[in-house]
Amino acid sequence: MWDSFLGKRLKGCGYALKGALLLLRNEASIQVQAAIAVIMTFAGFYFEISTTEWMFQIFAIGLVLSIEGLNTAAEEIADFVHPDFHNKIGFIKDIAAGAVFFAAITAVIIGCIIYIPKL
Ligand SMILES: Nc1ncnc2c1ncn2[C@@H]1O[C@H](COP(=O)(O)OP(=O)(O)OP(=O)(O)O)[C@@H](O)[C@H]1O
Repeated sequence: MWDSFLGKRLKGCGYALKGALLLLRNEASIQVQAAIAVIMTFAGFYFEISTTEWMFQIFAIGLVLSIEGLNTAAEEIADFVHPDFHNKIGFIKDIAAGAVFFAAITAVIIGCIIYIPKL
């Protein structure tokens, strides 16, 4: 029983990893966010930010990448169920993008709080 339970969970992790790689390989918005994450990681080492600052920075990076990934999923579903122009599809895509906006603003504010005093 445990074998099949653990096997299923491991398989699930495999699909999730595959999804993360698909996002990184195919989605321009995720690639841009990932590039910013790499730059911010170098900045973190350069400015020798504290453990707490690292935690907030890593949390902000994870938040933006996660919401951006969900936004991509929402766009894909919208295009799949209704490939033609429709006001409702536009609304769905706009609010999904709005969710990314909230995450991005949060990350920018965290970045400003960490780095502005160090400049
Ligand atoms: N099928 C549609 N019906 C109505 N409005 C749409 C539709 N597709 C896109 N839009 C509008 O255009 C905006 C941008 O859509 P979308 O993100 O799919 O385009 P894109 O610029 O090609 O994005 P990406 O480059 O991330 O694929 C949406 O937020 C929405 O306002």
